Order: sequence, then structure tokens, then C-alpha cells
Amino acid sequence: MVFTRAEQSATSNSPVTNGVKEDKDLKKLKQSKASPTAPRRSSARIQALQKAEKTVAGPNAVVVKGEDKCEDNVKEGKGKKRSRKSGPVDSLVVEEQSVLLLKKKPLACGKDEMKVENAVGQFEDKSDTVKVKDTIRLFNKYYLQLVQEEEKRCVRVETQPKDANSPKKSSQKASKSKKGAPHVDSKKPAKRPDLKAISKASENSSAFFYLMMENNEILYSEKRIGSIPGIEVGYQFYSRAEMVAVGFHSHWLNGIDYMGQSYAKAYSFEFPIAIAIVLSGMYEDDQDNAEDVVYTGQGGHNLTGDKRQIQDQKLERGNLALKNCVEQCVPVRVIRGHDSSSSYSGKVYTYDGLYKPIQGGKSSLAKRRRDFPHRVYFTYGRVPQSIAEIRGLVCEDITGGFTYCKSLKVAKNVKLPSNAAGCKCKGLCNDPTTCACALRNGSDFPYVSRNGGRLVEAKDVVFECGPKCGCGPGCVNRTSQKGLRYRLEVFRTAKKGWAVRSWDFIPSGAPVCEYTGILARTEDMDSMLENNYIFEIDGLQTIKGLGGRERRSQDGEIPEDILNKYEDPSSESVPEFCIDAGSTGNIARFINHCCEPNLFVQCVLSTHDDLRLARVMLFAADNIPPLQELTYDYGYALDSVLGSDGKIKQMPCYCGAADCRKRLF
Ligand SMILES: C[S@@+](CC[C@H](N)C(=O)[O-])C[C@H]1O[C@@H](n2cnc3c(N)ncnc32)[C@H](O)[C@@H]1O
Repeated sequence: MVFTRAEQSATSNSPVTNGVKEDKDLKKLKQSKASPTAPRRSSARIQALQKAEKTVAGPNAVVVKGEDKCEDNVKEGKGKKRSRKSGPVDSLVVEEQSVLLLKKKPLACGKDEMKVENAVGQFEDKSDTVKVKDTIRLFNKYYLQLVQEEEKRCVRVETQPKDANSPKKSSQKASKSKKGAPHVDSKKPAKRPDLKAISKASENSSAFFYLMMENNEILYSEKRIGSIPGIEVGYQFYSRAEMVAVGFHSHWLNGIDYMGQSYAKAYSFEFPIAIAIVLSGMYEDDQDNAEDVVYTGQGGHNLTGDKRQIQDQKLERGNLALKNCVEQCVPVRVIRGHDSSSSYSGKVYTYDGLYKPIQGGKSSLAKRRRDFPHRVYFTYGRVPQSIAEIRGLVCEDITGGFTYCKSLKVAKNVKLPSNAAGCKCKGLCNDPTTCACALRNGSDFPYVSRNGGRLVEAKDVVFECGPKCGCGPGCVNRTSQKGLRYRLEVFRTAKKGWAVRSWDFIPSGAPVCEYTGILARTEDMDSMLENNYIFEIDGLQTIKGLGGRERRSQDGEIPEDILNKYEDPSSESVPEFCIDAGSTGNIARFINHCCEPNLFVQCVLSTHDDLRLARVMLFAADNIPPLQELTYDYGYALDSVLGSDGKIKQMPCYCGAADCRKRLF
């Protein structure tokens, strides 16, 4: 899968690559319609691959391969062994948008601008990219909440007495549960959480308020032709449901998204018209030739089984829309997704040559294969597999000048309590109604088990299981204690010094690393001249949302017995403690600030209850593709930093985000 952003961008009025195969005659036709300054057609995929080749590991890179090795100053790539693909899994790339001449009718009623749809109004002052990002974050939050609900349902099924699962009893139960109560039928698979998150509420859904359609939270819910603001060519989605959430493609399963007859009043096209297609390799005679694509119509194949073609396709709905779109040269959004090839034996429509529908079959497919021996299917980004593959390695040992430490050290004058009581669970904690640690988190586990543990959402403080708990090391409520999961690399940037990125895909909510160093009293740091590696934050600050920090959600309230220990929790105060990673620390000390970060700070307690001395963890706020720089918001309030002369200090921010505040502090 290509993960480097394609260079080519397309708009509805700039003629660019058509997502459909074309021949010479058609090219001529297009040239006659296109503007003389139209950029030359070239493959976004090839450009992206070339760019990826150039940028892999950057010119100056140093690698950290898992903390087990780092402590001994890693010199070669023998980090944790994993079996994984070289690129992100389950992702879909917007690669090319096609072409030509939008014949939109002038509209008297100003409908031209398209209705400002639902969710868009909620973020009026934000840039388009931030609107998209926020919508996908919201989707991921719902998704993880629904995963959590599903995991609880599985636990309930597992812990039910055996006879409760007999077919007779479970069907009785299913009918009883119709009005509201969660459905506990082990035989019937629950609806996928990603689909629940976007779909309309069903009568017996217990997740009614999560649903984005129901809540008018789909970003662009009105169908539109051409590009979607904030989503450029090369953008990566991680599920079909994400595309639905932003309104890029309005169906999670169909390949062809189209506008029906109801739009005929607003345009002079013949409807239905296809507006977005997903190339997923589900049909054997789809062809992806990098620069052009042959796209098979939909239908007739066996969706539930081996995906073989079992019926003829019909020239109606999506197929008709595709034909109309191609014949009228209407731009279509093209998304490349997964390849899973199959064979077929039916009559299918493809558009070939001069866009004449042809009746395909194995023989015509074989002919096209002869004609296109260099066909591209789905490619993966070039993420290095070992240190030997990195070009431009400038330093084999990043620990020059500091000592690498996997866990927090404590300054001599700081005493860490060990007063956390612990839960009485055995093995794994899975019942939030009885686990004492879950109760402290607001009667729920903060993590879901999926992908080795993901935090459902940012909280004031996460109470994890600790040394006094009865559960074992595999407990999901110890997610942040399990060390580095992803292969992280320190690389050189042009303006920000060193920075960090991952070779692996990181799903939203996954723990990335702890900010380690020496836990010290803030007052002891005052005499230090220049130290860029002090993390001035504690659990109390996060709760109060002081300085430039956002106030966290109030969902899992902190137990009174803990909160009452502190004087006026709403007062603005300097954090009493900080983490100094100047002389001792881990990879987190190289992570830069960004005004639109992809990580967030989360305070975690497991061995004691003192909010001021909580561990500081960094979690993924988004699905993060390999080689994207990892960043968090340093949270400085502007003009809050004073120099030794007592004057306000300023530092420019070079994060490059669309909504950058331009200053770090
Ligand atoms: C904790 S260090 C991060 C690692 C640092 N880049 C390095 O080379 O070691 C914080 C320092 O990095 C730089 N930095 C981090 N984020 C930045 C940003 N968005 N713009 C400019 N400089 C940044 C600033 O010099 C800051 O004091």
C-alpha cells in the first residue's frame, strides 16, 4: 500500500488522471476539452512510490528498535520479532481523481454551493483538513466504545451458565432482548462496531447515541461530485466506515457510490452518475495499470463465499451510473483498497477502449492481461525492515549525551508512595462490576483488548492494575506497562532537530511510549540554564486543564477519596513535580510539538494514588501510518515562559500544521 502522499492533486476543474482506462482516441478527445495548461497525466502511484523510495528513513536517521535493546545502546536491528506486512493493513488510498468538464447547470437558488451539510457547521472556524481529522477521531472514539461494548457482550456470553447458550434458550433470550437490553446470543454475530458507529440506529441498538448518522455527524452527508475539501490525492483511510463518516463514499460495502435521479434537477447530466469507486480487487477482471484503470461493474459475485461470479451483472443502478459517468466525463473519486483476486464465470460489464461496454469473460480477460503485462495490483510502502536498509544513517548510538532508561527514575528528594490497594481478580480482569481498579476508572476498563490494548478515550487519569492486584501481566488493564510495541526511529528534521516516527502502523488509542526521565521537584529545575527536555505536567494539571491544556472528558470521574487530598483543584498552579529527560530518558524526549498532533498525553497510576506523581504516557490520537512524524501538543500557554532575565521568551513553531499557532510558547 502506498503511504506517501501522491504529488498530484485534482480538483473538479483541473483535468487530471481519469480513473478509467482510455485509449488514444479518447486521449485526443480529452485533450480537445482540457485546458492547454493542463498538467501532464502521470501516475500518482508511481510518483508516490518514487517519493517513498527517496524519503524512506530520510537522509539522516537513527533507529530505536524496541526498548529491550535500547538500554544497551542499540547498534543493529534486532528488535522485537514480529510477523507483519510491510505496509499498513486495511487501508485505502485516494489516488486519482478523474477528469474533465463538469457540466453543472447554473442554479438560480444558489444551490450551486451545495448545502452546508450537517456536521460541517459544527467546525466552522477550522480548516478543512482539521474538520476531516476531527470527524475521523470522533468515528474512532465511537468505534472503540462499540468495541468495548462488544467485548463486554463476549465476556457475558462466556460467563453465562452453559445451558443458557442452548439454541432454545438463546432464541428465547433474543426475542426478550428486543426492547433495549443488550443482546446476548453467542450464536448470532453482533453487528461490526465500525458499521454500528456510522449506521442508523436499529430498534434494539443499545448504542443509539453513538451513531454518527443518527447524530448528524457525517461530515459531508450531501452527495457531491468531485473532490471533498480536506481530502487530497494520497489521503489514506483505514476502513470503509471512515470514508462513510466523512462522506467520501457513502456506502461501506458497495464499490460504486452514485447520485440518483433526484439530482437531475440540479445538473444537466444524465443520471444516475457514479461519484466514487473503490478498487478492491473483488472482481477478477478489474485492472489496475497504475496510470489507468479498468473497473468492473458491480453484482453477480458470491459475497458470502469465495467471491466467484455466480450471476450475470445488470446494467442498472451503480453499473448504469458508472457508464453514465464515463460517457459524460464526470469526475469520479477513486479509492484503492485491498486485493483479493477470484475467478468468475459470468457475464460482466467493463468499460474498455472507447468506453463501450464489453461482455467480458475469461478469454477477454486473458487478452487484456497480454496487453498489460506490467499491470500493477496493490503495492506496499517501502518501510525498511532492518537497520541495514536505512540510507543516510548518521548515528548508530543516539544515547550520546544522555543515559537511556526504560522506566521513570525518582530523584533522591522525592518519595514515591506505594499505597494503591489493588483488585482481587484472578488471571485477567474482565468484569468491570467487580474489579476494584475498573471501579476507580468510573466502573469500566479504560482499554479494549483489540490490537493488544487500546485506550477508548483520553481520561483525567487512568487507573491501571498494579503490583498489589490479583491479575496477571496479560491483564488488559496493564496496557501501558508492556513496553514498546512499535519500531520507532529517530530522524533528523530541517528545522526542529531530531524527531521520531514509527516503521509500523499505529492504531488510534494504542500506547506509543512512556515519557521517562528523572521525576524531580520543579523548584529544583529552576537553576538549570537551558534544558529542552523537561516535561512539566502532572495528573493534577491534566485534570484541571491548566495552561494551554485541554480539559479532559468528565466521563470517568476521579474517586472523591483521591481528589479530596488536594487543595482547590481548580486553582492555577505550577506543577510541583516534573520529569527531567535532559540527562536520562527514552525515545519520548525526541518527540516534537505539533499544534495538530497525532499523539496525546495520558497520566497513568498503578502503584500509588498520588495524582502529582503519575506516569506520563503518550497514546495515538489517530490511526498513524508508518513514517509519519509522531508529535504531541506541549501545551504551553503563549507568553507563559520567562527567560532568566524575567522577560517573556518566545519560540517559533515549525510544526507545519494547517492551524499552527505559529509559536511553541
Ligand atoms: C523535547 S525536545 C524534542 C526533540 C528535539 N527536536 C531534539 O532535537 O532533541 C524539545 C525541543 O525541540 C524543538 N521543537 C520541538 N517541537 C518544535 C516545533 N514544533 N517547532 C520548533 N521547534 C520544536 C524545540 O527546540 C524544543 O525546545
